[in-house]
Amino acid sequence: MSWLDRLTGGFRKTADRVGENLTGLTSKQALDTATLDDIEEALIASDLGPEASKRIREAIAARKFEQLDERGLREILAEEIEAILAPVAKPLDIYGFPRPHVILVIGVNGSGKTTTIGKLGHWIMEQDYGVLLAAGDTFRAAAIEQLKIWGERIHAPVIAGPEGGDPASIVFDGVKQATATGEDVLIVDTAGRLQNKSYLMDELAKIRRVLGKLNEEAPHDVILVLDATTGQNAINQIEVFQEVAHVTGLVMTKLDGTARGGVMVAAAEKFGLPIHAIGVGEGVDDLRPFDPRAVARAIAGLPPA
Ligand SMILES: Nc1nc2c(ncn2[C@@H]2O[C@H](COP(=O)(O)OP(=O)(O)OP(=O)(O)O)[C@@H](O)[C@H]2O)c(=O)[nH]1
Repeated sequence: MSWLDRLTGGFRKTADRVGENLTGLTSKQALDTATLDDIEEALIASDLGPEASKRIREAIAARKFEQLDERGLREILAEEIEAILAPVAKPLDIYGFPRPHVILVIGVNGSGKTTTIGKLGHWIMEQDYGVLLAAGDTFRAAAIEQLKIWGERIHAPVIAGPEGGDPASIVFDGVKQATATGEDVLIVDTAGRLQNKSYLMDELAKIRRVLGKLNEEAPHDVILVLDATTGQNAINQIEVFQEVAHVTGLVMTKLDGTARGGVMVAAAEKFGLPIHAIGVGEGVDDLRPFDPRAVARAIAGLPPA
């Protein structure tokens, strides 16, 4: 199956939800205010968020229709969703010097952080760059183990310390090791303890301080991993993580088979943070560059263009 087919398949539940919410609207003859209200509500119910839903409603209202047919409405919807997503589609730029390029990966436990690190490492290595993974989530032994398993799977070295160790010191050693062995990119796993905001903030600040001593520009990326299946909760997480860390971009995971993929549109409209990639499964190849047209069409329930 091509990745576009998988993407469309992954968004099927989201598209069904959008379609379900729009059912009945397309049999109407005119785009009166009540119909526009219904469309807006349908989009909100599909997790696109109030801001984006309003914007799409206004865009639809500004268009001239003879009659509202389902395919036409889906096409317009896809165009408007793409207009919201396109400005935030930014591939990760890991190509600058000096090396190593340092990526901090943050997110709550279970969001798919470790899996994303593995998939991201694989994506970078496929471009013939060397990757070192750093087990900065020292809070749980299982997290360290899981990162090691991913390291073996993608054939990337992993630098780790004991459970309860100091994440900043692992990151420091990570930069030194990558510099010595010539790895291009250092990807750092971090603990996602949002319950204790000030602790997390201190931990991230310390990592930054330590990194700054070795390279003023590091970390080059602070990527927040979000689980799309949590819908609106993903939006709340962006808000909170922006308070504790300087988030530079997002990866949205678990878009395969969730009905809540519309939340990507809400996130793009509300925060304008770059979306670097999307996760559509648990395999090494299941991190995909974010293609706004393909995603917009999949959400609207249309075949790839
Ligand atoms: N279907 C699907 N599952 C995913 C995806 N990404 C991660 N998962 C699964 O989600 C679960 C949590 O992923 P982890 O990578 O362990 O999440 P984490 O944020 O590192 O969580 P902790 O290890 O608890 O800190 C695992 O079972 C993954 O296999 C995805 O894109 N699609």
